[in-house]
Amino acid sequence: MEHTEMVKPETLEDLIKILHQIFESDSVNIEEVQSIMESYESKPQEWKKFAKFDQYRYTRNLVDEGNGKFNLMILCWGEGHGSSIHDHTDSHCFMKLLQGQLKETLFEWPDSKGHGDMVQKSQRILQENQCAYINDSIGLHRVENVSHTECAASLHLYSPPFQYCQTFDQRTGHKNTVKMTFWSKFGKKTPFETTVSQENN
Ligand SMILES: N[C@@H](CS(=O)O)C(=O)O
Ligand SMILES: [Fe+2]
Repeated sequence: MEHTEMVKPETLEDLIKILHQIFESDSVNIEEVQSIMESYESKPQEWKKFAKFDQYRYTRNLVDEGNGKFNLMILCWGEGHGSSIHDHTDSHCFMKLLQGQLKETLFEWPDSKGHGDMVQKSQRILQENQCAYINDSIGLHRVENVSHTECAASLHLYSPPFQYCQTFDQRTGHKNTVKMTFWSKFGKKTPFETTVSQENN
């Protein structure tokens, strides 16, 4: 295994620079990415220009396109906002808490017939600065800000980038393919037309 010196990113900009270096290589070390993302200490003044909230649902805000190798985005979760149960389209998914807490519930893939309640595997509360990892072989998840008083923000890295995912009905296991859109890109709100689509929540 290649051994890279662990560097602590001092700023979000620094973190992005290090991620670009790591993803130049064709083989990605999951633990390395996870620990580098975790070691960045979230400072709201560095990311608040990307963090655009909506009253009704969680938003996806693109921060960096990672030279085509990954998408880095900030997800903004208002009180009580949550995602559907979904997959990650065969990509790596890293998810770091920038602010607040999020509940992550893991599910097994439904059997091919897709009937009956989906099987819940585990549940945990992700704390500020923690970085979680999931991919399709680990399973499916639902992410929720269960707080009624605090919003939450999380930094997600997906590699390779993807635009579609599958969402699942917890009661039946039936799935749908949905297009995922950005609420903003590089700090600028996306025009309304392109945000009209079925969303993952
Ligand atoms: N994977 C979801 C967010 S989450 O619930 O992990 C998304 O990109 O919208
Ligand atoms: Fe997810």
